[in-house]
Amino acid sequence: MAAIEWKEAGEFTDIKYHKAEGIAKITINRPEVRNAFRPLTVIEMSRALDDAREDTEIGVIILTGEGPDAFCSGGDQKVRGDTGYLEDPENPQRTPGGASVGRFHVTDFHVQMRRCPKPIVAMVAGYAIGGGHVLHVLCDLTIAAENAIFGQVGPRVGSFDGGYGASVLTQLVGPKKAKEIWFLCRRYTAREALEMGLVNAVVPLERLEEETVRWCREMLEKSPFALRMLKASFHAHEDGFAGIQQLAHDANLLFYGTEEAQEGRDAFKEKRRPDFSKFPRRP
Ligand SMILES: CC(C)(COP(=O)(O)OP(=O)(O)OC[C@H]1O[C@@H](n2cnc3c(N)ncnc32)[C@H](O)[C@@H]1OP(=O)(O)O)[C@@H](O)C(=O)NCCC(=O)NCCSC(=O)CCC(=O)c1ccccc1C(=O)O
Repeated sequence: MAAIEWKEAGEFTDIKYHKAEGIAKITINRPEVRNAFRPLTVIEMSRALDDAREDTEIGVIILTGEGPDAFCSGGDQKVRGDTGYLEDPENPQRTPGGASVGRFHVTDFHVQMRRCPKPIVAMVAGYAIGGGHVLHVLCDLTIAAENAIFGQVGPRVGSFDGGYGASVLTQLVGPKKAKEIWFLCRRYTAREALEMGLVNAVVPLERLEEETVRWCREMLEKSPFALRMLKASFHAHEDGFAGIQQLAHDANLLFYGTEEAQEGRDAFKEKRRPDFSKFPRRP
């Protein structure tokens, strides 16, 4: 299989962003802290994901971490304030992108990943721990290297993610296992993760990118709208009104392409009564 030739797709501080062959790759680039995310990291991931969504050449997105040691170790505990992630007025460089009142930047990013109509694939080498584990859980697929280690640590460091971090994990591995993962804060190998349905494939570290790209290329051969509708369908029930809204608006997008919908628009523009009589009242 031909190696992929990534091209840089923007300048960032905490992430790297590349594109090639219809694939966008977002790499958390803080290996010195096992790719922990600070506010700026999340802001930049969000910008890149938005770009990948808007780019009509892009069909699949890879989320990964720099280096072999970690996908992501979660929120940066060294810039965590007492009320969320804050600006440090005495040292603004310490928390670039931090808020002046405490907040969690990752909340909106989780929703953005969930609503992104293109498949997101986690490419995991090393640790996917804490909020880093939640990021891979939120990806649509996960390809893991043999050295990958998975786990939640919230109750050990005074944190918890009762949002998608609990609900989507439960969907993946079942409620008993999800509670075990959160309550005991154990670590799981890539093989154990595969057995519990937490990842899609495990490959040797040196083949991780090749295998991930192979999965992406396979998806790129498929109908983009069908993939979009499937992602929305998988989430419709779990995401409540927001999930139904995504699916319903996508249905409306298709409806706009029909003569029936166009008759309503054209009648308004032509200042006449719409004539829907020729359209079937489907049984
Ligand atoms: C990941 C480890 C298991 C890796 O262990 P090891 O390979 O032995 O490396 P270390 O020597 O421990 O680490 C190297 C270096 O990196 C620093 N580092 C590692 N992780 C972090 C981190 N998360 N934050 C800051 N710094 C980190 C480490 O200190 C070392 O630097 P030195 O200068 O040499 O000291 C291990 O490192 C580990 O266990 N890391 C901590 C994992 C952790 O506690 N993560 C945070 C969990 S809580 C969380 O992620 C919440 C985030 C979130 O999604 C969320 C959800 C809902 C609401 C709010 C939030 C929110 O954002 O807070």
